[in-house]
Amino acid sequence: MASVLVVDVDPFIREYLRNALERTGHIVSAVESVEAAGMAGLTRRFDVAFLDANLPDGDAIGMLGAFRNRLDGPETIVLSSMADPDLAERAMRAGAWDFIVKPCSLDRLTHSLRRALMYRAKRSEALPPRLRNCGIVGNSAAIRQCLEQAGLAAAGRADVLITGETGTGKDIFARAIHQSSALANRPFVVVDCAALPSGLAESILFGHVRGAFTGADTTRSGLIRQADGGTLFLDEVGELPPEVQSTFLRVLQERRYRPVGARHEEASDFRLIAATNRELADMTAAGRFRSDLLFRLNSFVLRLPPLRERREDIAALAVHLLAREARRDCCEVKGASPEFLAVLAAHDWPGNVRELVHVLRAAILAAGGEPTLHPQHLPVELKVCYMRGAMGDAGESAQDREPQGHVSGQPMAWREYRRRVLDEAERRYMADIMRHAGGDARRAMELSGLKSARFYQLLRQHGRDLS
Ligand SMILES: Nc1ncnc2c1ncn2[C@@H]1O[C@H](COP(=O)(O)OP(=O)(O)OP(=O)(O)O)[C@@H](O)[C@H]1O
Repeated sequence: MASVLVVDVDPFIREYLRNALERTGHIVSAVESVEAAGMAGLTRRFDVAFLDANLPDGDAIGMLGAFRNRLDGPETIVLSSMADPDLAERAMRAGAWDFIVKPCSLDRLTHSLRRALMYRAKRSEALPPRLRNCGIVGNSAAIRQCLEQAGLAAAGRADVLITGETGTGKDIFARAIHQSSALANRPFVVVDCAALPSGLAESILFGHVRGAFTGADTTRSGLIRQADGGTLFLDEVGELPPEVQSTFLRVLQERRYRPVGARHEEASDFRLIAATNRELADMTAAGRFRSDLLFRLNSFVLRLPPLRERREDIAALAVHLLAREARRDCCEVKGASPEFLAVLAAHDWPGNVRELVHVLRAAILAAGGEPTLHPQHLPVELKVCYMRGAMGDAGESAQDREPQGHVSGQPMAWREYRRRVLDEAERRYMADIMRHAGGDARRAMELSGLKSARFYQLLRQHGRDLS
């Protein structure tokens, strides 16, 4: 069973194909225009599209190119009422699976559909490609999923939109996709849209010819030209000045642009990776970002999770970043004590990995010649946050905390009951001992009489919910 999109201006063909394909078990959506097909493609994923070559509201073959650009875009079978060899050639060059002249038999259509589905099934059996060594650290399920998606993006040529809060790694992921792609040896051109001066944005992007405006003493090429054959990385795309958004949309569609003051257009065959920490849909609703540009950018979206949603990555990131900082400063790598890592793990990191980098740099400076970092090298707010978490809700009565011997009135197995009681006792003990030691983990360990490995294991295990 496949998901099939039929795009045809003729209502008879739409209904005929829908009925015939639904009878053979496929799920069919039938629409009449380029615009409706675009909307359908936003909300659903299709395996195969039957596409009328002569749609009333736009270039069907151009849309075929956009389909192919999508990572999981459908295989496309073009239907034409004319046996036009030029049109057939354009369609095949744009990536069509087949070109069929109407009217034709149902057998001809279903045969082509079967072949396209067989090809698609084989293609999806291929293992997902991996990113080349790219310095991205993390083993949480969330980051592994991002790496897998980025690997897929690197294997194709689809335009990519990377979203995520500030400091989540949009830049490092964009570079990793480029470096793992077939364009790795070609330019990677960064445009910081937030830093484009509004009067000069077009000239910086598209270049200008001599005399185009006051001060244009020489002809200058723009960043779009520099990206020809490589990747254009549009950072903070939500900040793209409104007057440039519509021009840029055309550039994306045609991969052609006109330098300021020039008579003729020039071509630039770049792959676009855009990034944003803004909610572009909200900006579109508020009229600050063009909806058609958002639609064009939305073809393959990589969403990077905030650090607080993948705390298990914090220790590995800290160790990696300490080594990176040491390499950068040509000095010895500092170690991190378990308490230091526990404090890092308790923080919410609104600035994400970038904030972690800054905090580690400051800690390295604060530690001076000491080879190991401890909580005293961290900013006081982080320690306070950790202690608050560790002390928890002091007002809660011991009774409230009594381990439950029943779940919803049902008796539980002895083993499970024992595990819960022990777990609760450990947690309470750790909270008490830390309180007595005034939050000083080393002092708490001495008071407890536990060996350090066991003490820090308990601290790690219960550190976040010592309440
Ligand atoms: N998963 C990761 N592994 C290793 N380093 C990372 C990771 N994620 C981010 N970093 C590092 O954190 C810092 C910030 O990352 P980056 O610049 O890619 O974030 P960003 O999302 O583009 O930030 P902004 O929105 O502020 O531009 C960089 O030093 C980067 O190398």
